[in-house]
Amino acid sequence: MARKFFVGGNWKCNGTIDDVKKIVTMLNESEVPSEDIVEVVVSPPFVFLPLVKALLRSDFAIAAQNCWVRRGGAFTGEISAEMLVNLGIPWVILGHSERRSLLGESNDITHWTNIVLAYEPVWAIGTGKVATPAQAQEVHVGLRKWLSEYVSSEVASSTRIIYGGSVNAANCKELAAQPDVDGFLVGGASLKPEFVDIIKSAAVKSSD
Ligand SMILES: O=C(CO)COP(=O)(O)O
Repeated sequence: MARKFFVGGNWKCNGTIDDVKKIVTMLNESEVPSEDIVEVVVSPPFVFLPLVKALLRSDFAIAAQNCWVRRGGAFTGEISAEMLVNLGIPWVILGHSERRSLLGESNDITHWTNIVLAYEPVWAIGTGKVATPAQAQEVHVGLRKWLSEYVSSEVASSTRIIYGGSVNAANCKELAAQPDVDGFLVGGASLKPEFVDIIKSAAVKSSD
């Protein structure tokens, strides 16, 4: 089965209510390939999730930027996966390198169902230095091989592996054209109108 192109916008710790409204209006008014071609997921900071949920067009989904690994309880400041589901938030970013380096998080994946794997070279995050298409393809192939060896061949062929790190309107098409690049996790550019151009790079796959 073909892997559907996936574009995630990680807003990180940015924005005000006014900024959020502007970004959502820009997204709502954008013309992008249909849901059959590309899955778009934006990830605002926790406090803006209900606002984005109320305003965002229904063909775009929303992700939280983290969640607590256990059920609810006496865990001050944490937000459980159940709470996200209750709010209608179907996705969550887990294990981002910024959380690993700044907050000491580590790998804790127990199953692969519904996982989209993001390769983000730390030297490319927020630096303007993007991996070359060949570099991204090489690492994605390596990750798929790892999945095949350590998980299963089904998981290896069906899991979407997306690239993140200084993706922008100028470099997305060439990256998207790589056979094992199944989409993007976008930081800085997801706060700007060029995010729509990045979503549109999905067309590269459908014209294969
Ligand atoms: O970390 C990233 C997305 O999660 C990438 O950030 P930039 O696109 O700003 O480099």
